[in-house]
Amino acid sequence: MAKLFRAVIMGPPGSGKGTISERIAQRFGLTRLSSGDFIRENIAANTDAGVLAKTYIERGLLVPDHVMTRLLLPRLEEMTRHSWLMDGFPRTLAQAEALNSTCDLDLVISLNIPYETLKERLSDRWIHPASGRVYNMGFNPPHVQGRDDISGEPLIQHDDDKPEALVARLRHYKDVAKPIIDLYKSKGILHTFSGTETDRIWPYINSLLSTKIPMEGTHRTQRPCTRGY
Ligand SMILES: Nc1nc2c(ncn2[C@@H]2O[C@H](COP(=O)(O)OP(=O)(O)OP(=O)(O)O)[C@@H](O)[C@H]2O)c(=O)[nH]1
Ligand SMILES: Nc1ncnc2c1ncn2[C@H]1C[C@H](O)[C@@H](COP(=O)(O)OP(=O)(O)O)O1
Repeated sequence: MAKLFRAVIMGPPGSGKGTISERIAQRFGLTRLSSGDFIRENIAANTDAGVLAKTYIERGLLVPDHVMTRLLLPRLEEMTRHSWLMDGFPRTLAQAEALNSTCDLDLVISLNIPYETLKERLSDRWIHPASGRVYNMGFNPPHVQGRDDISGEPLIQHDDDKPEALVARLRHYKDVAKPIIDLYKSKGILHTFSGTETDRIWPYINSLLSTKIPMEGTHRTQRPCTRGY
């Protein structure tokens, strides 16, 4: 009896997590969960957690672990009957341990992309703030320059996508990601992909997931995401 499939995708800013998550969700029918999108939804809904999270994001900071965990883990409990891929969580060891006590992951994808490539990509990245949809002038440009394909609303660039901000973000990512990567390596579920182009990495991710994800239509067992935190 095929079981549900739960995975996380990790990588430095600009490594292609959002781009590849979208492809995985479409190709394998997984529910794509994005911590950033979830925070934006809470901010837009003016929830207590959203209001609190906003005070950190406005300063370019990560949302504190206890806020993030309280935001996300109840959401995962609603997903007991679904296979999912999470982008953007966990970002710290505390978050990874909270997730670990709540759900057992089947697989973690870690993207290892060179600094120069990240810098180039982020300098060309444009975002539709309300939806989080992502464009790149060189890789996937909008139909109309500066406009979101769906809403037609203006696209923006994040200040922290600028090269001078990237160095600090990258150093911070490496510091916080290392213990998480070591944890998942020790659990034997980490798969690292290196390269400079998503289109060249994608076939390897696609073939790995094709061997790991239960076939469509096979019966899926319910797996708890109990409130372990
Ligand atoms: N030139 C180029 N751009 C790419 C490639 N893959 C993704 N991009 C673009 O690079 C930028 C970063 O990709 P994202 O998917 O947003 O990366 P991310 O890891 O989600 O980034 P963060 O949200 O900052 O953590 C976006 O503008 C993408 O459209 C690629 O192979 N080549
Ligand atoms: N797991 C997490 N822990 C703490 N803060 C998080 C988080 N996931 C997202 N955030 C906060 C900090 C991010 O800058 C912001 C937006 O997240 P995002 O959409 O993934 O964009 P980015 O990571 O490129 O900034 O939300």
